[in-house]
Amino acid sequence: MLRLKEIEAWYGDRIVLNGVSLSADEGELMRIRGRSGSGKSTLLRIMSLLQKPNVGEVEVLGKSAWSISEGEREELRGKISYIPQFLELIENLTVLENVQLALEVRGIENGEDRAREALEVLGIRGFEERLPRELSGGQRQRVAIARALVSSPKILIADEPTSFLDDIASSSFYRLLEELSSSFKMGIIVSTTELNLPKRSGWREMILEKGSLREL
Ligand SMILES: Nc1ncnc2c1ncn2[C@@H]1O[C@H](COP(=O)(O)OP(=O)(O)OP(=O)(O)O)[C@@H](O)[C@H]1O
Repeated sequence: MLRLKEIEAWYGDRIVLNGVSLSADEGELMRIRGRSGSGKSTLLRIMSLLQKPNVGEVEVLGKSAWSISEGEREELRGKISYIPQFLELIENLTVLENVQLALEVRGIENGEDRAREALEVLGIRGFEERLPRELSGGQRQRVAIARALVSSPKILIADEPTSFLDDIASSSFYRLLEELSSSFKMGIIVSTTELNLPKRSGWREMILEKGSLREL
């Protein structure tokens, strides 16, 4: 589903990723731990094809993503949903409109039914007409996931999705991801700064340290 080969990334003279290789299978659940500033967001943006690595190869669904045309790359990007660390809901659109927009930008018209269904899957029925500021942090998170899911991606990548959640909410959030992954055969990759979390069954646990990624 996703392969990284000897990825290097740097900003100016600061090397952030230094030879990261990884192979994630279809439908795999993966959690990447790393301290703040270790390069998790850089790695996740590279996986989502939002950032080109300085060195190395990114292969998504069998295609080498930076050796193909921009049009083909755009098509690949359409199969990956990325949820950034700071949720970017559009504040003057309703919850429903926020989710529908994800379909519209992909050229899918009249996506209201699909958007409502995605909100229902995420357990936020009844909030469709609210504005994002009228939601709790956890509810905003769910809207962001609904928006990421509505386009039926093969891969969902979420940057520190549990950073605003308490332990109970965080654990039900992981259960939700597990259900979504098995219902939709979707690979999921999340990052966290919590280095000492207990391992979670069904998840491949990795740690990003000093520019290298290794299995825990
Ligand atoms: N656009 C940029 N220009 C310059 N330096 C950057 C840029 N983006 C990230 N960095 C630097 O690269 C390093 C890794 O940043 P990154 O955001 O990938 O880490 P992170 O592990 O996601 O951190 P956090 O958990 O705090 O979000 C940091 O030292 C950061 O300051």
